[in-house]
Amino acid sequence: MRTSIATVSLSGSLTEKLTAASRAGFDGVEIFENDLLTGPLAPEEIRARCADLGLSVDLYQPMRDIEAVPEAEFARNLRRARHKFELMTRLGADTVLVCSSVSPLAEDDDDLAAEQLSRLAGLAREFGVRVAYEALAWGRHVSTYDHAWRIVEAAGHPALGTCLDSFHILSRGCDPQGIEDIPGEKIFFLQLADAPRIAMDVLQWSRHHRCFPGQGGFDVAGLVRHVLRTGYDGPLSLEVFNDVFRQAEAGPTAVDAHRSLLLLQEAVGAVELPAPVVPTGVAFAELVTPDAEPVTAVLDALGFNRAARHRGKPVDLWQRGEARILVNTGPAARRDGARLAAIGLESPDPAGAARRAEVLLAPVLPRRRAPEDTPLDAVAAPDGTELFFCATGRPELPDWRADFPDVTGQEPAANTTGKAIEETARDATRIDHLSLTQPWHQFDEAALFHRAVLGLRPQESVDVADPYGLLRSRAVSDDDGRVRIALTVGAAPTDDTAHAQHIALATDDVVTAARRFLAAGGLLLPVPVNYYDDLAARYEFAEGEWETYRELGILYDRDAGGAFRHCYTRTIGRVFFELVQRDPGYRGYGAPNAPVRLAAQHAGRPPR
Ligand SMILES: O=C(O)c1ccc(O)c(O)c1
Ligand SMILES: [Mg+2]
Repeated sequence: MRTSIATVSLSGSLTEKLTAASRAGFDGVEIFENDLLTGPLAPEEIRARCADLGLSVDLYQPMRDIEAVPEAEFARNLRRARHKFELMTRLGADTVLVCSSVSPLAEDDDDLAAEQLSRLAGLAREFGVRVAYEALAWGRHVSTYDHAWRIVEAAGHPALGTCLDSFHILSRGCDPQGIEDIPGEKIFFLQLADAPRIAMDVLQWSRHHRCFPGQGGFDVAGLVRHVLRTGYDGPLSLEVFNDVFRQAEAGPTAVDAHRSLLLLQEAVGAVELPAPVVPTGVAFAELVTPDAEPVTAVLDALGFNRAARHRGKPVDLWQRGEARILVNTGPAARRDGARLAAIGLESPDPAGAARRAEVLLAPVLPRRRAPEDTPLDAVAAPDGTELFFCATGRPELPDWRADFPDVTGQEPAANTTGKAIEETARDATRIDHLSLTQPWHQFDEAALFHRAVLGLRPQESVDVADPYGLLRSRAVSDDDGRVRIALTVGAAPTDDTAHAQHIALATDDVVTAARRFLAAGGLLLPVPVNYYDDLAARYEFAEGEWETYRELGILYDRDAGGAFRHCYTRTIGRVFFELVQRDPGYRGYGAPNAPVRLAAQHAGRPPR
């Protein structure tokens, strides 16, 4: 299907918006009047620009407060309309959106509304323009799509149809089933937006919190299925008023937007994409650091061994049990310290996973960085994290381990790699989860990306109090908990405590692991005694258990499925490690303890 986006959904000048829409793969745009009025380009120039960019001008909008008004007022409205229709001819736009009136002059009179809209459509037709009448959820007398359609039907004018907008329909809880009663050729336009389910005034909700389909709580795909059953064959057009997108760079927003429409089309069966390939484990996490020592000192104290070194690059493989961490001191290292730059995901079908990611607009990374490298499928996530699709120890496929001869000098032949990993697997350590901080404007995109591209399931988003702001966190995971990624975003873009990433290592016995780490010279994040006093009031512990947690700085949480015990190392650059002991049924990530952890991290930060 054709895809379109309203210019109001993107930031910047009209030229920037059009360029971003075209680059992201949209076929057309809705031009918002404001974007035309405030810019230097004449309508003919905008038309030419769109044509050059391969964009059609699918809609011009909005016209407001037109219908069901006293005759003298309506005469003025027609004068205004004539001017707009002339402008639309110059712009090359053949459909105008008229939203239901919010004017105090409007009367609650459907016959009058129909009669005046019919006259408006008559004038529009002289200019080759069609009028699409949309019910605003807060319209004065017309606020539902079925009411708008009754008026359009009564008017019976060929140049008058309706515009459906998923936000106005779903925000009011209207049943979209009734859409199927509208003939497809009378649906002149379809606008799509999702929104988080928040209780607030519908106008404010619409103007500030719309998001792209799949990023909120509405069943937008369900609505589109009803629309397609009518035979509607116009574009799927995104109209998203959103405070974040108004500020964020237009290019990435447009990509996020187009990805959401691809997924929507997949969901309704309008397009077939390569099937999702859900990862089955974490092969490795890669830290890039200007200075290996502080990282390797912590890994060493955590019981990791330097197992292998990359043949051609300054990258070491550190391993403990099934947890594998690459420490890269190569040219990608930045002065601001260690960061989590890449994740290896075990994939049942690495090439298939990369194909889906590419179709869903993820940048594909070179399969080889150097001629002698093993070719690996990899893409970049929206935050820049490189995702490698791995087939560790599967002789029929390229194996990332092949580039890492053991430190003993022995080349791991593809078919012995599996065995090497099996031997160390007796030690129960593995990566429980990875926490990735997202750019402030890409949080919703990140959740949709990980769901759509990797087939991971997002959990509810949680808000966490940080002493200097509010942090949002949303985990995505596979159904078996073999791959868990916590996506977080801090309020203050400059605050590096809230922006540190971490690697959580699963252990069967966090007390022993913490003691070993301390004995090996490691430092754990100190936790205030107040926390433990409160913990003792909240839960009952076995004899001595609580005292041990307090002594070591171990945090504790519990849900219906079991307990979670965890502690943290000090932060190195932009990363830290967490040791976690997770009961099999526990689903969370210790979120109730996150404010304690953040406060301690702030307190322990070296003064600037
Ligand atoms: O918020 C508004 O006024 C507005 C304008 C035009 C639309 O298509 C819409 O859905 C909302
Ligand atoms: Mg709309």
